Formats: sequence, structure tokens, C-alpha cells
Amino acid sequence: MPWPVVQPEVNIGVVGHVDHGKTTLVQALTGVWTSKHSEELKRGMTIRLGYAEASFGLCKSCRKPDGYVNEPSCNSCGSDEEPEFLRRVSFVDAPGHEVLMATMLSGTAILDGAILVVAANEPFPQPQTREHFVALGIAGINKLIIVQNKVDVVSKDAALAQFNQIKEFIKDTWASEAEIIPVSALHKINIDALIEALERRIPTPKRDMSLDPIMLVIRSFDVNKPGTPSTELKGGVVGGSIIQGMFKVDQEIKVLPGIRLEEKGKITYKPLYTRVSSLRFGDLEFQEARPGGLVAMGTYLDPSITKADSLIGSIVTGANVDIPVLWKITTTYNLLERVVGSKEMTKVDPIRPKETLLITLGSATSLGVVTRAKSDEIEMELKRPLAIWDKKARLVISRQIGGRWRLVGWGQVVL
Ligand SMILES: Nc1nc2c(ncn2[C@@H]2O[C@H](COP(=O)(O)OP(=O)(O)OP(=O)(O)O)[C@@H](O)[C@H]2O)c(=O)[nH]1
Ligand SMILES: [Mg+2]
Ligand SMILES: [Mg+2]
Ligand SMILES: [Zn+2]
Repeated sequence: MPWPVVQPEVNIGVVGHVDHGKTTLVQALTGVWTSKHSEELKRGMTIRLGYAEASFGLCKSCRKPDGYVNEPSCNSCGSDEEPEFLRRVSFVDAPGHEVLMATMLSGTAILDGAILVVAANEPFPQPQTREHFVALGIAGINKLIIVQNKVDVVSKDAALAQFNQIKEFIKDTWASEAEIIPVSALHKINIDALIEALERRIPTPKRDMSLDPIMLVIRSFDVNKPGTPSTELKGGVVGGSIIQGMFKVDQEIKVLPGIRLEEKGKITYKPLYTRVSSLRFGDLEFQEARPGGLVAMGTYLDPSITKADSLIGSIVTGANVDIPVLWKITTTYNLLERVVGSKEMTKVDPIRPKETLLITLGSATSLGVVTRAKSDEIEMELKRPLAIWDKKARLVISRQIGGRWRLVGWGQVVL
């Protein structure tokens, strides 16, 4: 029986320090090189959130973990029997460069679990190894696998020494039980063991389909070729992940905070109302879409509104769902003791009135100027309003230190 054609059911983030091999690992798992943008190819680094899917299966004739495969055949044992389909998985490939921390943070909201990639040939931990690890903890992504990558270029002893350092690092944290798997992403060594660990340690979460539908937008496009006659134009497309509920073709939806308008120097956002024209995962069309994977949602919006990622950080929900959109927020907050994302790990100073912070909530980011600071609560005026779809969601607080946005704390909006 051929493997079923289904949408992915779980989102796994691939995070870690720059150049540690995240994109190479996603390619080993899915066959897809996610960094396709010209700037990314030129600079050899991930700039936007990358995305790729794979189906995993298990060969019954093989002994585990050799029988875990990402294609409907097994070359470990040469059996003619088709491996059994397990599930379709999506990978969100985060950029590791320190200047792209905000992009990494905006991806964490759509994850069900994560792989932290650590290069075996560099001292452990590197700054963004720490910072991404802390970001996962704040977002509550407690299903973690640590991949020790590039073991092909270090000695067995060096790999073992670093393995023990990683163990020591996670010992008293939320991730103390995380498995550490040595691989070579480049040479595709031990990928079967990694797939086995993903199947075992990052189960598909139970979803409640009766909740109001919420999709967090991480991309948006105009899919029309330049010069298309206006009568043949396709509506704007938003790409993102459904974090609760489900969407159907033809459903009435709204996009929040919506379109940015400027009138006499005053900036407002107006919600966009439209209908779902199509739902796609990869190249496949579906009539309905549920949590898991990255869905491309076709709409009847003017494509100039969605072009060039202009709706990143928006949320999509049902047209009648009430969600507060706020320019001013009060949040509880907690600060880290140290700035984990810089080499020096300086102390985190208290939040001061008038300072500008970077706030990440879901896939949205906004600058916020602190108007009042108490020991456990701050008030902020935002440069871009935030849609508060879940008042229990944690927002992440970053501060500019030495010219870089560094993660310094987290909080919860008080409504
Ligand atoms: N020897 C060896 N090199 C590897 C391995 N995995 C990745 N590399 C190399 O490491 C470099 C960086 O790999 P990427 O996959 O682009 O790293 P990344 O973590 O996605 O980098 P950013 O997206 O910029 O954070 C490339 O030259 C890869 O070929 C491995 O297992 N062994
Ligand atoms: Mg990359
Ligand atoms: Mg094998
Ligand atoms: Zn087999």
C-alpha cells in the first residue's frame, strides 16, 4: 500500500548556533535544502525561517533503529516489503546567526518539539546554543532532542567529552531527560537513530478541534507572475501554522491586526476580512487544514497586501472570533540573571521606564516603549499592535545590548 497523502501532524524546530549544521540536518531528514532565497545562497546562511516536510516509516524486517526510514523503502536489509508509514512531520529551520534572534523567536510559537543542533568541533556551549535553548524553555517546548553534529570531523574521545559537557549543561534544567544523539548530517550518519528518537520523544500532541481556529502567519506572498492581467490575478496567500482549531475552504476569516494605514501621521491597523480560497501543504491541495505543518492559505485579498512577507506576524482567525488587538499592554515579567546570547554573559539590568524593548508574541514582534516599570509588571506602548489570541501565551522580552537584540526575559499579558 503506498504511503498516504496527508498533511503533516507535528512541527519540529531545528535550532542552535550559527553554522552548526541545522539546514544540512533538515536536508538529511527531508531531502530539501530550505535556504533558497538568493541572499541566503550568497551568504551561505539561513536568514528566514526555513521549512520542509518528510514522511517517516518503519521497516518490519529490520531491527530498530536501522529500520526507521524517510522514504517508502529500506536499504538497510534489502527487504522487498514496504516499510510501514508512521507519520508526516514538518521541520522549521531557524537561523542561527545572532542578528537573527528575533526570527528564531517568532518561529518557536508554532513548534511542538525541537532539535537543538550542537557542532561537535566547537567548544560547548556557544552563545546561540544557550540563547535558543533558553528560548525553547520559555516557550514551553519541553520535547527536546539534542543532536551532536559533525562527529565525522572529531575523535571519539573529543565527541565523548563534549557529550558529557552537554549532559552536565542540561542536568538541572527542564531538559534534563533530553536524549543526545551523535550524527553527521553531511554524511547522513545515524539519521535512522535520530528518526527513532523523534518518533519516541516528540509525539504528536492531542489537538482540540472545537477551539476557535488560530493560524500564526510566518510568510505571505503574491503568487502572480509580473504582468499577469488583472482579471487573472490570484488572491493573496498567507503561510503559517494552525496552532488550534481548523480552517476549511470557503470559510470566512479575518487577519489581525490587519493592514497598516497612515493618515495625517497617525498609524492605524484595520482588520482584513476575506474568505479561504484554497489550502495547501507543499504541492497538495486540501479541503480543510488542521494543526501541524505549514499551510499556504489562498484568500481573495488583493495580492499587493500579502506580497513580500508583509503580513508576517499576523494572525488569522474566524471572521466572528473576538480577539483583543492592543497598542498598550501591561505584562508581568521575569528577567534572566545573565544575558545568555552574548559571549560575556553580562548581568541583566532591571527594566527602566522609557527604554525600548523588543516583544515577541507568537510569530509577531513589536517594539515597545516602557511607560511604567514596577518590580513585577511593566506597561508598554507598542509600535505595532499585538493580537492577544491566548492570554496564557508567553511573550518574550529582548533588549538591545551592544547593538544586538538579546533575549533577557519573558512575561504574560495582563488583560
Ligand atoms: N563535516 C561536517 N560538516 C557539516 C556537517 N553538517 C553541516 N556541515 C557543514 O557546516 C556548514 C554549515 O552548515 P549549515 O547546515 O548551513 O548550518 P546552519 O546551522 O544551518 O547555519 P545557519 O543557518 O547560518 O545558522 C556547511 O559548510 C556544512 O556543509 C557534518 O555533519 N559534518
Ligand atoms: Mg541554516
Ligand atoms: Mg539504516
Ligand atoms: Zn529493513
